[in-house]
Amino acid sequence: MSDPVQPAVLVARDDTDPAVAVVTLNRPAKYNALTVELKEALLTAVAEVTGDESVRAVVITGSGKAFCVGQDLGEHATALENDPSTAFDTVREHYNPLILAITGTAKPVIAAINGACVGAGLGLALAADLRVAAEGLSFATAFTGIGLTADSGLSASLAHAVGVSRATELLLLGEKFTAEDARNWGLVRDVVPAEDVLPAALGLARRLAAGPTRAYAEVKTAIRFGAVNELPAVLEHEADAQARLAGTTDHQRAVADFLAKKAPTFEGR
Ligand SMILES: CC(C)(COP(=O)(O)OP(=O)(O)OC[C@H]1O[C@@H](n2cnc3c(N)ncnc32)[C@H](O)[C@@H]1OP(=O)(O)O)[C@@H](O)C(=O)NCCC(=O)NCCSC(=O)/C=C1/CC=CC=CO1
Repeated sequence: MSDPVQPAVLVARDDTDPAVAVVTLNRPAKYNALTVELKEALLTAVAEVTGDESVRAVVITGSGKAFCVGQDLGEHATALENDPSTAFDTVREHYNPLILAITGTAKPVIAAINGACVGAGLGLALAADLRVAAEGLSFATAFTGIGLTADSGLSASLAHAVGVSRATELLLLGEKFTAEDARNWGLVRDVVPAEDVLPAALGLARRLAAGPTRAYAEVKTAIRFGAVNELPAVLEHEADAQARLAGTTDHQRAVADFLAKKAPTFEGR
């Protein structure tokens, strides 16, 4: 159970740049383990900020010492006791929509990984576009440790991030790995002291929020498209995307600014 006076998820705007939204998983005493309440609140929060036109970048983080340690195993044990045949309905009902909402948004999403990042928590982090992690934190897939296979998109996202060989090793053995390992493997962009994780993520988010929002949306779609399609189709997709961006103010003005030897400014349209 969450603390009754504390919402399971907090949604806020950055003080410096209101185009940056911050979504915080808020069950610190349980390392932000995912209950149904938290998963539903997180989906609502993600839908709210990604559906808001004034938001141009999103940061997802955890309160307290952890980012997220995956499924709440107390709640899962109760579900198993009640009916093992429905205990995993939450994968389709909650995890899949959450991962699709985070990966599917046109807005850049940054995971500010402030502490332990395990199981479906790792799936959430990998659903984001960029990751900043705290020095010394532990990552783990953890699924096989409790007799499970991967969910929350990790079968694909981990393999895309670190390659099939390492993803297989991480999923089969379930061993912990460090933030420094994650950076060396290209899984996170920056590793910083814990107190600097949110500021670093906000810095990235502000930079992206001041950028060419429509170009970012095309980049995100193109990366997803490129991961599962043959080169001729990828090239066609890219050509269509560039043609769509031709009509944007951001592109036209940035070209004019370049020729006038001025720094570009973007409005996201
Ligand atoms: C290695 C750990 C992540 C951290 O260890 P440590 O720093 O020693 O901290 P702890 O004392 O263990 O934990 C602090 C408190 O948080 C509670 N907690 C931690 N993880 C969970 C959890 N997953 N569920 C519920 N509660 C959790 C812990 O009990 C402590 O609270 P109390 O002091 O009040 O007891 C370590 O915590 C760890 O290994 N955690 C388990 C990681 C795990 O296996 N996660 C689940 C993976 S499976 C998944 O994510 C997805 C699904 C999908 C759908 C259905 C079913 C299952 O899985």
